[in-house]
Amino acid sequence: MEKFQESMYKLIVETSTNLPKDVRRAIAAAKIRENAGTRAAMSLDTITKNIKMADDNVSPICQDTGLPTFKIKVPVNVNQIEMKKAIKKAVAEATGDAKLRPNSVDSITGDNSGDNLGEGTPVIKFEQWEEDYIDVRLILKGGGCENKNIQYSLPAELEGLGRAGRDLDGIRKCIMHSVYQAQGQGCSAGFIGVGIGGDRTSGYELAKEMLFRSADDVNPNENLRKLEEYVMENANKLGIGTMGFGGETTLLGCKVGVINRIPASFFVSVAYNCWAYRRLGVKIDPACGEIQEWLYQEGEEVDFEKMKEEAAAALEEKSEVRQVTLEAPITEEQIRQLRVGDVVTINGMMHTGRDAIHKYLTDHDAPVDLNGQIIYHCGPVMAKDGEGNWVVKAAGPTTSIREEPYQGDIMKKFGIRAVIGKGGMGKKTLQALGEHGGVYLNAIGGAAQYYAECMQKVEGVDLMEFGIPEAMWHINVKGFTAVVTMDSHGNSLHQDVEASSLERLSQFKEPVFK
Ligand SMILES: O=C(O)C[C@H](O)C(=O)O
Ligand code: SF4
Repeated sequence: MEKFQESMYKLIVETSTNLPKDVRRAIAAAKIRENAGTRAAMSLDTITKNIKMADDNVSPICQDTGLPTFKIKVPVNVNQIEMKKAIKKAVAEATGDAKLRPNSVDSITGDNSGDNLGEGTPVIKFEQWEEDYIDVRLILKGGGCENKNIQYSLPAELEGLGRAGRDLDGIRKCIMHSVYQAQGQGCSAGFIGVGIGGDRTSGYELAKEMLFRSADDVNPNENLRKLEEYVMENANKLGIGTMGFGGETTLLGCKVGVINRIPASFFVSVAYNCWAYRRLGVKIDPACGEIQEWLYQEGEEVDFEKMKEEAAAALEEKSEVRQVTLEAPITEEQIRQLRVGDVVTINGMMHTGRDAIHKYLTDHDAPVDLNGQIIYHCGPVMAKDGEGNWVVKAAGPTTSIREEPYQGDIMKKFGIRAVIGKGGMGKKTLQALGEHGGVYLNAIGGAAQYYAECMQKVEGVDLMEFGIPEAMWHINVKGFTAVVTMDSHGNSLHQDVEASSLERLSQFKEPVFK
């Protein structure tokens, strides 16, 4: 087993940087469905460009490593203790090489361990089997989509759908609702794994297990196959679309599994995974620990490049989008001219700030003057170059709604004019944008390579005690593009899409599976 650690390192790097072929096929199919020139098509274009860049740079597709989760099947007599040690070393090494973001945080103190090791991280689960090889699967499921997992206890009353009973039709309603409630916040278009039955723990376990199925397999259980097909067809009628911008594709895959329950409980558990569906697997030779075969990689290469050229040509013909360039410091007058739908290109300075920074800024001064400045909700992957300077390795947006309690007040307190993130924000922020003269820009979630390339120079960093993802990075950017989805005139694309998708959800109220 001397090669096992090296094999695990390869598996981690591939999973983080190279999206599997079954996922690529699903994204390519979505691209074909979207009309050229729409926001959904443009977003998918950025997504596919990002996938290609991650391949070329061997860098993380998305900056969020998630909670690395290994599922391993071993023949009898394989030493699991040694394997666990080797996996942990490989995780720490991949983190040191900026292939993973340091993501393991002490839940009480907030201290980041720096190497992705800590209590409960990574997750490593073993099972014995009678085959003669080791099967290792890894999933890197980010926090934004993890936060959109949902568990239903039947019977339940669901918005838009009414009563969901303890039967197949009730399950159908839960699944449709799970897609609706995620909106764009889990970086749609997403994949869902559904677990029917079990208890609260085993139900979620099963839901996550479903994410290890191949995106294009067919469920051998007839009832579940019908359910999966129904959900795929109808969830895509909700109009939530890529990043919640509206559009034809909301869901890229739905896999449902079932286990027994106990009489009193009836859970339907849904694990939501973003488009950056990073999960791979390998077969390992138990004698030497070498990789024998890669999983999920059957089939032809998907040529996103060619599709991109076609989309770009169509866009040039149709584009009616207003393009605006901004450079901080930004004035209130400039902000008031912006409207939902405008595409903004940013040059110059921006400052990252996410959960820890927002909490900190409520009762402290800012480490730099933020008047007229831009805050980017982002926790990047950073590395030092040969001269000891920080370079950005991956830097897509994080889910903004977590900053809802703070955002409006902080914008007013420091004079911040623009906030960039993803998934949109709520009523409190929308009101503050109107009162103060501010704008919310939605960047494409998961497009971590695409945005890292815009980041020309790291000018400095403050509050490093919060750890790399949570520190305040001061970054000079060029050509950073995002869409206005909330403006200073009370308009919010997120509010609109939520309302229209709720209306569409209610079309699915009537029983289907009797
Ligand atoms: O933690 C992050 O960088 C992003 C997170 O996965 C999110 O989707 O909000
Ligand atoms: S930022 Fe989006 S793509 Fe990245 S892990 Fe979070 S939900 Fe997934």
